[in-house]
Amino acid sequence: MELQLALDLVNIPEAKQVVAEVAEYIDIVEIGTPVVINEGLHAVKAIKEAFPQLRVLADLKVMDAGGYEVMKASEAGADIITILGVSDDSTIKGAVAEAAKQGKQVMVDMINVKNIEERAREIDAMGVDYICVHSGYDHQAEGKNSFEELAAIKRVVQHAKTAVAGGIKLETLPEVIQANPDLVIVGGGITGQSDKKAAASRMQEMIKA
Ligand SMILES: O=C([C@H](O)CO)[C@H](O)[C@H](O)COP(=O)(O)O
Repeated sequence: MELQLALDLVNIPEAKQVVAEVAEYIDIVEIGTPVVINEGLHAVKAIKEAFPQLRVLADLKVMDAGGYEVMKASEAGADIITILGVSDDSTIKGAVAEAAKQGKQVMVDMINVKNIEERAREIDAMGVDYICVHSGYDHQAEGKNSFEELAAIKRVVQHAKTAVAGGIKLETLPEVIQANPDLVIVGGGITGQSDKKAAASRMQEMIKA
C-alpha cells in the first residue's frame, strides 16, 4: 500500500515547502486540481524538478481530449494523470494509449460515477493503471465518504490498482487500511495539521505496517 499527498490549497512555493517537510514519508505527490487551475502545469514541472525521487500526479480530472491532455502533462513531468470515469470511453482509451507512448500512467477518478461496479469493470478492461474512488470537497461537505465504493471496486477490479481519496484523516485511516486499497490519497489530513511531518510519518507507519 502506498501514500499519496494531495496538494490543493497552496501556490508553488508553499507546495515545495510542504513536500520538503514530508517527502520521506510519501510515495506520490499530487498537484491538485485547484493548484493546476491557479498555477498551470508549471506547478507539476516545479515539483518534479525539485523532488525527482517522487512520482508526481497531475490531478487534471480530464473529461475530453484524453490523449492531448496526457501528452501535455507528461511533457511537464507528470508520472500519473487523472481522467474522469464519467468521460466517454474514447477519452479514457486515448489517455491510456498516449500514456503508454510516453511511459506514464493513468488514474481514473470515479467521482460522480453512479453505477460504480459496472463502470469500474468497463474501465478496468481499458487498461488504466489506477481506479480511484473519491468523495470530493462538495460530497465531503454533505458528510459522504467513499468506503462503500472502495469495497465495490475491490470486488470487480482485476488489473488496475485501486485508490481512495476524500477527507481521509488519521482517525479514519484504520478503516481505509482494512479495505486494502493499493493507494491512499490524503490532502487536508496532512496539509491541515500544524505538525505535517508527524501526521505524514504516522500515516506512513500505519500504511506500511
Ligand atoms: O481531488 C481532490 C479534490 O477534488 C479537490 O481538488 C483532493 O485532492 C482530494 O479530495 C484529496 O484531498 P482531501 O479530501 O483534502 O484529503
